[in-house]
Amino acid sequence: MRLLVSPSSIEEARSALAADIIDVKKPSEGSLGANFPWVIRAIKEMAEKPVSAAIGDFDYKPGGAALAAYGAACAGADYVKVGLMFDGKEKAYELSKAVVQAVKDEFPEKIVVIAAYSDYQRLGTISPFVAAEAAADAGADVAMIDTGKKDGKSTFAFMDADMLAAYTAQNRDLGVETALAGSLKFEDLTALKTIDPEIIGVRGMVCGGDRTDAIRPELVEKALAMLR
Ligand SMILES: O=C[C@H](O)COP(=O)(O)O
Repeated sequence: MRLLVSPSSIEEARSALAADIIDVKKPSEGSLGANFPWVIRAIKEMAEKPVSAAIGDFDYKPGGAALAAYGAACAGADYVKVGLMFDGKEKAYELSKAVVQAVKDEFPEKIVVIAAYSDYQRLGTISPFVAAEAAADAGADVAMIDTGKKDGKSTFAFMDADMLAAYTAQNRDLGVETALAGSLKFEDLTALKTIDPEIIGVRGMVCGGDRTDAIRPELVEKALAMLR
């Protein structure tokens, strides 16, 4: 299982360098808020690790998402991650396909991550199960779950361990990897190891519980040790 940690700045990325994947985002612009291309580029130059970049919690705007995805890939992101902040499988497929084409036409080795939200019912957005099917059909590599609204409620508040295991199994059948995130806590790691997604994504956990605080390198090490 790879640990993805989400710093919000170049400075903070230094505290996350032990993680398996450094995920560049701008939490003040949303759950999957996009940071600036120069921040992605600087973190890519500093990290000897794969770098992921969130490009936003997108409404159904395939053109905007494709261009943002291309920008993130050009800035050096190895993983390009988009959130589907709308409902509808056909629309999810169209946007995912546009993002895949935007990234892979020029960078076939780069990884496209399509994220849906565990709290999709309160948001009125697409179910992660349906989004993963659309992502796989579109040629994406990873289907992800995160919380869309960052109010401290964890993904486990909306989807229990059995649902997350079913999601992971479904994705394996579809041929995409699974990434799970959303206010995960150290005490969730035992359950997550049983669920066995390929990636878990964290921020608040390694900030000491409050995602508006700074990432603490010793907590990144602690999470890695618990996952090994
Ligand atoms: O991609 C992962 C997210 O940044 C998770 O953030 P969080 O653990 O604070 O919900």
